[in-house]
Amino acid sequence: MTEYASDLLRTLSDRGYIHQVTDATALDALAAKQIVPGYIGFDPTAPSLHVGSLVQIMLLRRMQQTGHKPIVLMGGGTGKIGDPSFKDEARKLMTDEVIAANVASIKTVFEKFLTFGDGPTDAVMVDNADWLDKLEYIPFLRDIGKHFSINRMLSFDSVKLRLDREQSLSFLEFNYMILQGYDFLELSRRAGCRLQMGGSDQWGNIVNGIELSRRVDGTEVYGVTTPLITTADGGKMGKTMSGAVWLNEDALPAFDYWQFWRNTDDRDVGRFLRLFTDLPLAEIARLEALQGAEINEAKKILATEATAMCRGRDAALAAEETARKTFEEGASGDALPTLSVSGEISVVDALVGLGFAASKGEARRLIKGGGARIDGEKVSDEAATLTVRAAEVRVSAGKKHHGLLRAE
Ligand SMILES: Nc1ncnc2c1ncn2[C@@H]1O[C@H](COP(=O)(O)OP(=O)(O)OP(=O)(O)O)[C@@H](O)[C@H]1O
Ligand SMILES: N[C@@H](Cc1ccc(O)cc1)C(=O)O
Repeated sequence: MTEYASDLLRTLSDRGYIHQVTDATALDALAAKQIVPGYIGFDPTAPSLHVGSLVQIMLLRRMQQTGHKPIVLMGGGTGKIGDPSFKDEARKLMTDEVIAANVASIKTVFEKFLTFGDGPTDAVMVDNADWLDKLEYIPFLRDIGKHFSINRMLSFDSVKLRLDREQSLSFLEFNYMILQGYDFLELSRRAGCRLQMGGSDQWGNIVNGIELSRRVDGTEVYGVTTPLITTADGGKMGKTMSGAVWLNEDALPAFDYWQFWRNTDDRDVGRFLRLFTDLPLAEIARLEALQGAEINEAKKILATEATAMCRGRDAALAAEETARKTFEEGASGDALPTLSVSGEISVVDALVGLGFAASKGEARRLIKGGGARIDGEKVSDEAATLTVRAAEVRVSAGKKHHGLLRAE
């Protein structure tokens, strides 16, 4: 597909991870020649990362698979500021205790995707609180701050939009870019780090680190960003009507995680198989070409492979079996109640229409009590609506009652 010389860039490009690269030719030559230590930072904004960050975690995995060294950076320091990139308003400040608890909880997921250790391509984990917490204001401004031009900082899209809309951007948040830039410099010094990766929203922060490393140390470092993954219906991946799809087991049961992948839109199956599973590209091309009802087989493979990676194969197979029992054994004999819907319907109306609630009030109570699920995901908003398109939508009331919504 591409003419990259390094396994790293070839793999990233062929599997759909690349949005922008700062100097693809130089990075490709470097990766073809030596082990490249590369990092991605994760701010501890919640006790678990969600599926949106999975693209980034998989990037680190691809680095390791192609013979390079992944560095996972926990944003114990930057989490105290909050990244303003493309955010409409400042994040709520977290206490040190909450940040520490979130870091401890987020950390656990990386062991599922990466091999940690002391070897040359083993993954390592660092926390930027280790150096950011110790910075002294005046020396930092003199040594690092002098290299940043405010004019240039204001030109990055990540903050420009907020300024254009005349929404407030605090001085605290404005410093975020400098601190993330400093992280890259620090990691290039401590760990020989040459590459920073992240979602496309991280471009400004990454470029600042590259320019800083060049100015202060004369080191050439590189950046790669991934596209922001959206689902075929335009939504940002990772968020559903009932909230985020969490990676940690205690935040989302394996069955619901499996079900999230099983509900992938037909148009996303190939792309998601390339990004989120280790299946070979030829096998993915075959699965992607499946049509009609057969595409459901590809979705099950996607669900089981993605779940096996994050939750273990036993949990993935158990989820697959539960889904089969719940939906297929009943559904194939048309034993499940079915409702034909044209376009949008409220969850309340769906529950009543399927006979799971005698009245709208009862349906609302069911939702309030946490008993209503759409495609395996708990609905917490009593006013939630859903759109029924090509794929069937599964509605559940409690553990035992399941029904289907079909497009008219
Ligand atoms: N759909 C996605 N595709 C690719 N990368 C993503 C996606 N969602 C999030 N990310 C990456 O993960 C990082 C954390 O994302 P983000 O800050 O949006 O998550 P969040 O803290 O849950 O915030 P929000 O609730 O506003 O989405 C981002 O820097 C981004 O690069
Ligand atoms: N700013 C990144 C997290 C991050 C933090 C520190 C870094 O050095 C790098 C990245 C985010 O919001 O996702």
